Amino acid sequence: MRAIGGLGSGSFGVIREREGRKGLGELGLGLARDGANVVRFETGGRRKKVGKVVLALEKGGVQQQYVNGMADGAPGENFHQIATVGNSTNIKWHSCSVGKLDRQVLLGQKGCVIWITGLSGSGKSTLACAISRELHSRGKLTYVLDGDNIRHGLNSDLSFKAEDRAENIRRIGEVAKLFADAGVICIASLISPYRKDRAACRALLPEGEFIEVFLDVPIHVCEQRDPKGLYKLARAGKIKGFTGIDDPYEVPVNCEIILNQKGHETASPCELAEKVISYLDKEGFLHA
Ligand SMILES: Nc1ncnc2c1ncn2[C@@H]1O[C@H](COP(=O)(O)OS(=O)(=O)O)[C@@H](OP(=O)(O)O)[C@H]1O
Ligand SMILES: Nc1ncnc2c1ncn2[C@@H]1O[C@H](COP(=O)(O)OP(=O)(O)O)[C@@H](O)[C@H]1O
Repeated sequence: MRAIGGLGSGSFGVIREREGRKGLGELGLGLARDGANVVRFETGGRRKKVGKVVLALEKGGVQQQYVNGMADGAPGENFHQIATVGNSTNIKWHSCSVGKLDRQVLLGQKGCVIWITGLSGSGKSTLACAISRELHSRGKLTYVLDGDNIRHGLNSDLSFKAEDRAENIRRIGEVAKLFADAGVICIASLISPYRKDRAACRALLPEGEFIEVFLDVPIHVCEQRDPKGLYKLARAGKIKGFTGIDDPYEVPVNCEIILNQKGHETASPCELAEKVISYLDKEGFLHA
């Protein structure tokens, strides 16, 4: 029996064998592979079948892919089931024999989402591009999803009221998840002011693959920079609901990386990018 890590409540996940280590199952936690089935360990050591292994890749004997039979965490036995997800009725997941692991091996990296949050003017776009540039020079494939840019197309129907910001973030979270599944290091840079919206995006990804980076720059510094003149307009009452002025920004708790402004000292975008890249390296994202 093999223990499984990195599974969300969605219908697709990755099995990580824990060779030579005590498996999750033995610890009485989580999911494990049992032959062709995926089982959940319940109290008292009981096992409940929750899905099937659909693709057993033996790439160095390390990882395999799995489709489970659960919709939104509800128990189900058969992943061939016709499902209803939101307003989409009578749909069925179709899996492909080329999977995330194949793409990661091809690219020599692991897909993930670097989620940069902070006030307007804190340097999110600059940092995203600096990370992308440096990783590109190291032969790593990245893609930047910038809030401002996505609002020029996919999200041009959305305003800045709270529910539209939530939808903006939800869509970008879903797109970022697809990029990560493609094996790409996806860098999302958007204000994303609400904790619950950021948490919802985190929940879309397997454990560890959502890396929240808080660009902690005080508002007076952002306001001094004001490269687009938006703070000036907001202070003059010409933009309503501007983040940090008359709209909230909820500071992250338990994010992976905090990049602070130390007094009047500002680290350069390259220095900040290097901190994020060191984290990726340490966590193994720069190798398949
Ligand atoms: N009311 C209001 N509040 C905040 N920002 C505003 C607003 N109106 C326009 N802008 C411009 O839109 C950019 C933020 O878009 P995001 O998609 O990142 O915002 S959010 O995540 O949905 O909150 C933001 O870009 P950045 O400065 O790059 O953060 C602004 O240029
Ligand atoms: N690390 C930094 N140090 C000093 N200035 C910076 C830094 N990062 C960005 N800037 C400057 O701050 C302003 C806002 O940067 P930007 O990346 O557009 O922020 P955001 O995307 O968060 O609105 C720009 O004028 C940019 O040149």
